[in-house]
Amino acid sequence: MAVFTPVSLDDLTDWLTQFSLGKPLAVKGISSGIENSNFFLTTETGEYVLTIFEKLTFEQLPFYLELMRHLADRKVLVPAPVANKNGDILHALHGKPAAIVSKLEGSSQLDPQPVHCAAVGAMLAKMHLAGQDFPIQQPNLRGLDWWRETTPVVLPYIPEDAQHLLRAEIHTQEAFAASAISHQLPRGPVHADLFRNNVMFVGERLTGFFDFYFAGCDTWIFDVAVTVNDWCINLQTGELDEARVRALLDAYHAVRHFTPAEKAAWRPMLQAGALRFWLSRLYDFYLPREAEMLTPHDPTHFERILRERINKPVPDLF
Ligand SMILES: Nc1ncnc2c1ncn2[C@@H]1O[C@H](COP(=O)(O)OP(=O)(O)O)[C@@H](O)[C@H]1O
Ligand SMILES: N[C@@H](CCOP(=O)(O)O)C(=O)O
Repeated sequence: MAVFTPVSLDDLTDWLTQFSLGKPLAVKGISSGIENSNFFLTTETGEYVLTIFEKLTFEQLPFYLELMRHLADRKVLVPAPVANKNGDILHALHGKPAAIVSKLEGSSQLDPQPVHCAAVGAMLAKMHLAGQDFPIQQPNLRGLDWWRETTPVVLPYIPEDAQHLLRAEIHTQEAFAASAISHQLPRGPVHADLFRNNVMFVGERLTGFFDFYFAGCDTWIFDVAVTVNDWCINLQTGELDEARVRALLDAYHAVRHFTPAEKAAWRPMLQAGALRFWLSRLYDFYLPREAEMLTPHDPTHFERILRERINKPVPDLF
């Protein structure tokens, strides 16, 4: 169960008059979210997704919603926020921040083939380019500073060999962040959580990226690494699947050429992508939020991926 704030048709009758969406016809809670309360909303004008934000604040949300609007305006396939009659895209419902966005067609492709990975790579490159002139700055809130803060919190809970790995990787990432290569990496708004469950497909046709609520400004290559670490692996072992990696990277490169600095950064970024999700999963596993209702994701999955990226060859970026 993951509707934390219930919403009924009655609640929406007055509230929806601020939009030009007609009358509400149906509202149905979506059970699969873990961060927010999400609803499929049908009105006289079509189908939408209504989100009530449970943790993000009115101050934090403009970055995410304006980014989606910016990308949608530039034909990147993402949910478009729906503005009310005053042009506002951030609203309040039951005292919490809320937004309505367009509903993407299709469903997640949880067993991706090279053709799906290619579609994701091409759209990701298009998204990075389209975000270049986005005017709002917000750092990736799950970046190096957060890794540094979180490491000492989770260290006491994990076995000694994992402690060694975690300390060594933080050291590697700090050294990399201080390097000349790191400063040459192209950056801008990134999705930062582009897993299979955050992309919709109808068959082989990609219909959109969603769940932008971990987005922030970071290096584009970090975003590519996070994506490859989920889309292009053997889920049991964490090993990279060469055919899917090639399909995703080549399709990305065809839209935006990777740079020599990105090529040099590729392995450390794959490690960084694994570290980021190992840490968040460790945190959620050992320090679950009060009244947490969901089974936390398995942290050892990303520990395995991190060891793989450190110890095994990785395919060249281009
Ligand atoms: N714009 C959208 N179009 C279609 N379905 C969506 C959209 N946004 C969310 N969903 C559906 O809602 C589910 C939960 O959304 P998600 O953003 O992942 O929630 P959370 O951030 O709470 O984890 C998704 O798995 C998807 O099925
Ligand atoms: N992708 C992350 C968890 C973030 O959850 P999401 O449902 O909001 O994408 C992970 O797998 O650890």
